[in-house]
Amino acid sequence: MADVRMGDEHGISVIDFGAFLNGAKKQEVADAMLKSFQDTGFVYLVNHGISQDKVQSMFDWSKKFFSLPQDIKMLAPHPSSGTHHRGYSAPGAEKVTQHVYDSAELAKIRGKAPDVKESFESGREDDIVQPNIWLPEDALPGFRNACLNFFWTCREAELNILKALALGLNLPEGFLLEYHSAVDNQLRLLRYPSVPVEQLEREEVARIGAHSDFGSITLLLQDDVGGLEIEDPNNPGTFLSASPVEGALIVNAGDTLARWSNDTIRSTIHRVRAPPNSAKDGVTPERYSIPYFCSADFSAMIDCLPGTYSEERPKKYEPVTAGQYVLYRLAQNY
Ligand SMILES: O=C(O)CCC(=O)C(=O)O
Ligand SMILES: [Fe+2]
Repeated sequence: MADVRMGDEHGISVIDFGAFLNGAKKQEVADAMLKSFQDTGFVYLVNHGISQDKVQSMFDWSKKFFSLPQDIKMLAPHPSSGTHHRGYSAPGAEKVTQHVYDSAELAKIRGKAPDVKESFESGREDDIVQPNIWLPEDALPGFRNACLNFFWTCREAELNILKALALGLNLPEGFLLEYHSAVDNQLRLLRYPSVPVEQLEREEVARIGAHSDFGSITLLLQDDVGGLEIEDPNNPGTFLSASPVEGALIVNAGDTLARWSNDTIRSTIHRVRAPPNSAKDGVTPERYSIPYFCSADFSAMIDCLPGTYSEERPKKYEPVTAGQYVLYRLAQNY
């Protein structure tokens, strides 16, 4: 395992995924990746197959989009409904919460520390359940195509990662692909404006509050600013920084996968704060990130995966469809 694992960032393994893609060390990569998911719920993959040019180009489009005047961005408004996740959300529109379902409690949390981020979400173009919401083409020519192309680029990476994950779980390589055939995925462009560090630390504002993701896996690209933190698995309540690693894709497991794996894989709580070493009296730099949320097919029945339960470790969860589960969790965020 030594040479596919290139090191770690605060305990999160950095893995050379190229050795899976070229077939040289498939099982070693799969094992190392699974171990990192079990230990921390996160992994860094380098040589992940998405070219740096494509990544850079998507960040450039994201900057162009968010630089548009507010009234133009509002031509593609994210619906207020909690079940249609497409289009533009202005700063403060979304407040991520963790397992809070009481509406009075939710209102209190939202009022307290709004998430000062803005986002644009898109999916596959033929999704009739959550149709895309685009700007008029002439507002930012080429943007729509860029999002759609990048969506499918990430889809390819997802398939490879799911193959490795299945191998790590000692399942046939294609096992998880069958549950991810509908491509109910979501590409999200995120911009975190600069905010005073002190306000972040006093929790008067949040960038993205502590939460876990809902789906099976999330592919996350971040710029070089930093600020992403994950809860320390060995020390709940404290956070470790998941610093940017050049050229790496972060992959984290979501709640669906944790449940599916009978909690052998962690869905780790994470948040975005000030990057380490920001001056106390200063403001954070703005930050861009691009998560790609992968969901199991909404119709897929999520029952504990073979090998994750036994007589000593019985199934902890009832079977549920991925759709029921994800939509239930998503609806809490708006
Ligand atoms: O911006 C980031 O690095 C994290 C974003 C995130 O956790 C999310 O959108 O669920
Ligand atoms: Fe997240």
